Amino acid sequence: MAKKILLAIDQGTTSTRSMSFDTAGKPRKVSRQEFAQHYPEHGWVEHDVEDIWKDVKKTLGDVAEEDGGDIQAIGITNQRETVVVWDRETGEAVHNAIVWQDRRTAKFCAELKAQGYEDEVRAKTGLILDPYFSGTKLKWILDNVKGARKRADKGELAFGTIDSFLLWRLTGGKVHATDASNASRTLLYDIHKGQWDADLCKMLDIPESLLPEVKDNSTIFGETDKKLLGRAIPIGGMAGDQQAAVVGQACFKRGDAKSTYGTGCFVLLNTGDKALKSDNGLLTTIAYSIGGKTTYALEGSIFVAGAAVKWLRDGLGLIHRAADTNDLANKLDDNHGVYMVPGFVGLGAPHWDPDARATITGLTFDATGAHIARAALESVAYQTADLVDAMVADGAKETRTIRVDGGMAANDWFCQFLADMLDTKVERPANIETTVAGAAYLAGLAVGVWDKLEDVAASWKEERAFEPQMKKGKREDLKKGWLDALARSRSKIPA
Ligand SMILES: Nc1ncnc2c1ncn2[C@@H]1O[C@H](COP(=O)(O)OP(=O)(O)O)[C@@H](O)[C@H]1O
Ligand SMILES: O=P(O)(O)OC[C@H](O)CO
Repeated sequence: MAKKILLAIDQGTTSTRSMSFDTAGKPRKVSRQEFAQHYPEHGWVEHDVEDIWKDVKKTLGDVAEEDGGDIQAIGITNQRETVVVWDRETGEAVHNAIVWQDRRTAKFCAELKAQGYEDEVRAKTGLILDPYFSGTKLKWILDNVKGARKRADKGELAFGTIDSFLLWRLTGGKVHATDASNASRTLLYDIHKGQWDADLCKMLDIPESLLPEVKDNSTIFGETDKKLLGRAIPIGGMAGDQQAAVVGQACFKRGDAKSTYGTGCFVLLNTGDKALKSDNGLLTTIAYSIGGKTTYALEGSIFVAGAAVKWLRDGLGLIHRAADTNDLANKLDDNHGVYMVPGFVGLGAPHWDPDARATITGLTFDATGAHIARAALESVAYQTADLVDAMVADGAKETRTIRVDGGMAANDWFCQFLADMLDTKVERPANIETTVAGAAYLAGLAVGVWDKLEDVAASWKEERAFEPQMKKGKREDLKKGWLDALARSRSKIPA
């Protein structure tokens, strides 16, 4: 008899992967596809949703076939905030997906701020008025795609983040739903009441008929169309990728923290049933909602982490592979005063400066490619340290250790430097693909493979821990250099 397995899809910013897991939570097979990024104008970032759908079908089919197990359920996790609007009749998108990194609504966000909406937005959604989040992107589509607003008013269109769009396609157009973690990134969802907010919809001129139903993260969302995998399979879990990583890293207790290093970097600290308000530029977000009980997190979001390394490879041609940065950084005994601030799409938390730009400072004639590579890796650690400092300033005392994952966490030099900058133990799990694992766990929970999330925690295993080794004085000197470089990248010199 075929072994029972779970499948999960991780639809990320630069790649889509599907993975199978056994019922002890152990990974089995994986299939991955990179897809095209579109930059139609300065600061704009789009995805062709048909590329995404094609890759989801391919990777899912590959894994199901290669694994050959008996699929119990499917989980979905996704790049968050990215907006899709599609026709309910044909399932076709009316525009490319507008990606979370896209800055086209920066001016509109500034106008809303000037009109005094920031406090209400913050209080209800835990977010701030930044183009990062879905709401203003959704409004842009309605205002700029010919006929879209009229069709939306007539109820012909549907909005969703990528999870929701994939659910629609996987169920053959039968289910229009999302989960609480993805809803909490839209600017339209009241995270305390657990419902779409009519005033926020009014602020952004969004008809509520466009919005998906919001469900818990672990529940039967629907069944796949038989045509896809030969039979209908329940879709049992959905979560934004950073929240799925919280689950995959087994950060179930208050004070547990994880940091994921993919395209961007996202630090989430579990704050239990308390939605802690940040006074230091962090976001309050839903970590997961299970059995009607919501767990919150404080989040620090950095827009560029691994993407800076990708730029070294694709933009500068300085390295062949992302992993080369490890040896380049190791070659130097020090950064020799060279810093990079990777503000390629502005700066996220805790600065929220959409007009900041990337800078490299401290260059002299003896600087080499190794200095630039090291500066890119260092910059991600300094930014993480800024976020953790903000969490501590917000009253989060319990950041005992931090669990890392994502593509860049494979870099040993980076992980050690991170431990040194945070002055905290950094734990790397044996399965670095925690995001997709989190989605599989949520799906397994919904169909009774596990009784409770904590059962899954048993499958979390440490691969390596990095202990801080740097002296305090050295750390402080490096951070001072970073703060100086940071000030130079800002759109306005901070007061
Ligand atoms: N060994 C490495 N050292 C540094 N960066 C790396 C390494 N391996 C991958 N990366 C970076 O990590 C990112 C890929 O991570 P991944 O988790 O797949 O991202 P995403 O889900 O955002 O597409 C890329 O931006 C890449 O440059
Ligand atoms: O695709 P990732 O892994 O870079 O994650 C993107 C985030 O969800 C954006 O908020």
